[in-house]
Amino acid sequence: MEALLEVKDLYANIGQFSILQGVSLSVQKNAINVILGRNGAGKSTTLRTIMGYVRPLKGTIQLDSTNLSNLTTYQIARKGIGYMPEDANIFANLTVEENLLISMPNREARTAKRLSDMRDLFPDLTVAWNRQAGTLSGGQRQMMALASVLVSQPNLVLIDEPSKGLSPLLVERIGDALVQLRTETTIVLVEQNFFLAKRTGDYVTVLDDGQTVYTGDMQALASSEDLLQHYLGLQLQTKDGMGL
Ligand SMILES: Nc1ncnc2c1ncn2[C@@H]1O[C@H](COP(=O)(O)OP(=O)(O)OP(=O)(O)O)[C@@H](O)[C@H]1O
Repeated sequence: MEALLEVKDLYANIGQFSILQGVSLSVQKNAINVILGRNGAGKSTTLRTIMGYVRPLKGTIQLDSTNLSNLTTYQIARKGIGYMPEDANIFANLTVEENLLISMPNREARTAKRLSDMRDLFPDLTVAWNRQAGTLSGGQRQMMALASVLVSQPNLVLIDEPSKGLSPLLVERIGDALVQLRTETTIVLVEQNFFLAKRTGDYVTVLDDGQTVYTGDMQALASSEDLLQHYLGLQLQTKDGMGL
């Protein structure tokens, strides 16, 4: 196993509140590294801290040999890290294609190939390719937001709840895309939908109350009634499709 990103004992405040109080995360290369945890556990804040939107008080964030903790968000993105936040911003009056082109400021020979790769990865986007993004369905919008991050070919991509608000069929399609991406990039996936997390995840980190409380193989967690109950409050017989 080879870690691309190593987060160690991260602490961070938002305003006067201590939000992260000991988050550690070892992100394995060419794998889907899932972060699970109840509402408010600190999952989104962990991604925002890795991206430099929240300054850590303590701890290290190491990408290969570079310490990211003192870099600006722009510098972190330039290291090849893509980020899809919850409720990602889109340019509502531009078409899908124009939204993706904005994410590729340096036009080059491979631009057309990258756009067609995104159409292959998200067939649901192809039908809406020339429509204004403001007219897309929730699922198409999520896919476009994800494609906007992936089109610039990040080495590492942080994805915050891509399944949020989507029907089971669209969650399946997002899962298909994630599984295909595993060979090309490294993924950190924050997910509340346990079914999607279990289907796609190779490794899992569970956060609770701003701390890492479990880390291991996804299948080991998903197949253990005791671990699921203890760390996530899930019952094995009812867990598929459940939110946390
Ligand atoms: N801007 C903010 N001001 C004050 N508290 C905040 C702010 N952002 C987040 N928090 C608090 O920090 C804690 C962690 O939030 P975070 O969004 O990281 O959790 P999460 O695990 O991603 O939860 P969810 O699954 O509900 O999105 C929560 O208690 C939240 O209320």
